[in-house]
Amino acid sequence: MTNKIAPSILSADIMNLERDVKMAEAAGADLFHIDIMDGHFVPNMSFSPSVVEGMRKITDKPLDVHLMIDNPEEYIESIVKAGADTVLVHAESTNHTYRSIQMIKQLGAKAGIVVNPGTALENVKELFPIIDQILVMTVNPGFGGQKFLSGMTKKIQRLDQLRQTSAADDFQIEVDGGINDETITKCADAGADIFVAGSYLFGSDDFEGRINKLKDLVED
Ligand SMILES: O=C(CO)[C@@H](O)[C@H](O)COP(=O)(O)O
Repeated sequence: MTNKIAPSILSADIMNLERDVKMAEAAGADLFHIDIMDGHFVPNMSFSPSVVEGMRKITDKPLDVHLMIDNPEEYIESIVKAGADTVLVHAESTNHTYRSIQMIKQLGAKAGIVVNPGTALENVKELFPIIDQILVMTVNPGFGGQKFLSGMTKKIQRLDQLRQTSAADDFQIEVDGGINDETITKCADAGADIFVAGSYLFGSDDFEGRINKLKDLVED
């Protein structure tokens, strides 16, 4: 399995999104992470399905769409139709996680479940056989630029162990929040495969230097 870096466009210059996406692509971004927030599930608002549609027009890289919204079932279809390759639904946002994952897959996209820092892995274990990805939040969701919660490293480790001990489970582990040149190594050592990074990459004048550094640190 090759480790991947996913720039989070939440930290891009929104007035120059196409420029930033092209720059990230040229610098070696493996995929793009798009945060959709509704101001209810998380105390912030961000992109809508039209941004996914716009992104689909300007890049061929996979689009990893993170739904931080209540009632995600109502938006899954429009997100997949807009061009998402992977749709990630929060375990805390619906009583129908299994149905949501099934919906995403029936629409032809990859499906992932997201767990907040306070959510136990046991709550999502039944989904392991049907998901493609599990996103472990390493900050409280809603904002870029927060500090990595160091306690999450053990959670990633336990998840990797669970994955290894269950033959039916073939999903990738993604981490999101506070990823930089120090925290990425901890997550990679713990077993993560996909690393979302926002402010560390877009907050620098040397995007290329930073993405290369992250790639070097998690080369497998
Ligand atoms: O989902 C989120 C925030 O809730 C993220 O995708 C952020 O965009 C990550 O930003 P950094 O912590 O890397 O600055």
